[in-house]
Amino acid sequence: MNEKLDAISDASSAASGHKSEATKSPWPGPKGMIPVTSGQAEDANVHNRAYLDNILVEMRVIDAVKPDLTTEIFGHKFSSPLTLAAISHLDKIYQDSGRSPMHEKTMAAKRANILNWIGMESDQDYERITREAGPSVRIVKPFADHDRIIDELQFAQKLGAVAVGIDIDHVPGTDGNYDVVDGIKLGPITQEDLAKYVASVDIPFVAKGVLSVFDALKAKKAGVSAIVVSHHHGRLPFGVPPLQVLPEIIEALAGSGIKIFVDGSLMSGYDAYKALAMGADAVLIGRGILSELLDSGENAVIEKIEQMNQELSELMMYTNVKDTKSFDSSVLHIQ
Ligand SMILES: Cc1cc2nc3c(=O)[nH]c(=O)nc-3n(C[C@H](O)[C@H](O)[C@H](O)COP(=O)(O)O)c2cc1C
Repeated sequence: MNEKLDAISDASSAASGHKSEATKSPWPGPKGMIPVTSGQAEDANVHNRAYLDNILVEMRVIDAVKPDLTTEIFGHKFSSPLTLAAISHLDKIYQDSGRSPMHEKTMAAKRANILNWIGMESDQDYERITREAGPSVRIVKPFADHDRIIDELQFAQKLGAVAVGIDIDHVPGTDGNYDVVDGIKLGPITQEDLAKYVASVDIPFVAKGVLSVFDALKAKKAGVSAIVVSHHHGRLPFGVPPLQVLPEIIEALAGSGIKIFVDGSLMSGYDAYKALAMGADAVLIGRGILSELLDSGENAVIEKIEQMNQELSELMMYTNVKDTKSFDSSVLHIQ
């Protein structure tokens, strides 16, 4: 089992890419599973957790009622603002057992009626996922081969993707060069490139991996419909917690109509609440469902999402938030 988990670790080039041994892991799941935090100061996941835990919530319970979690994203109605993050390489883990965690994740999202994000998969696999569960968001890697990017974006559009995008935060590797994933070279993305990709499709385009006002404004100029504020589970050494830069990015994009999603160590509905209260339109959950997915599969993911929805609902009720359009950041106290 551990050997298999190491395979995923290598394949995702991996995790934060940091090679230090996992010494202390706040993440559940089997030891050796990536991307656990190294616990070292340069590991951005450590700072995510610390930042999240220092956001406290005041109570506004008079007149509060049980909230409605229904959320509209890109014109589609979902049961919750929780979405399942892109997690590639999943099937490498159980390739000999007949299990397909990618299929299980896909079916869990469908049954829970939450948005599913799909990352680095072949077009054939993406087609199969779409056939099984309907539309999702397709995130294409920043390949050095720009024609390949456009081909994958347009193929996803043809299959009816909810939106497409690029994880722009996956350009650098850990050797100070452009990253290489599964033997495929990645490369730089200029603002001009981004504008070209946006123009190559007629559906919403997402820049995934924005962690500054600087990039948010460039993405806006390129014409994106949405961004994900993220550092891709700590790819960036000493990365600032996405929630710490979220408010200034929201302010910089105010009035643009650009949807703002966020991820990064959101392990509970309470964590998700804090991101939503800050003003995110929806949140991506990656490692928060990973051990449930790998250990037990589809039903366990649905149960974890239900638990997170309950926690979200609990904090919404305590703070008088009646639906997902009514969050108010003034309930938050950052220590
Ligand atoms: C094993 C693994 C594979 C991932 N693959 C992709 C990918 O192909 N494309 C992508 O945009 N993000 C990918 N991600 C990043 C997640 O979508 C997400 O941004 C990140 O894990 C942060 O969320 P979390 O802290 O909830 O895990 C991957 C994450 C993991 C753990």
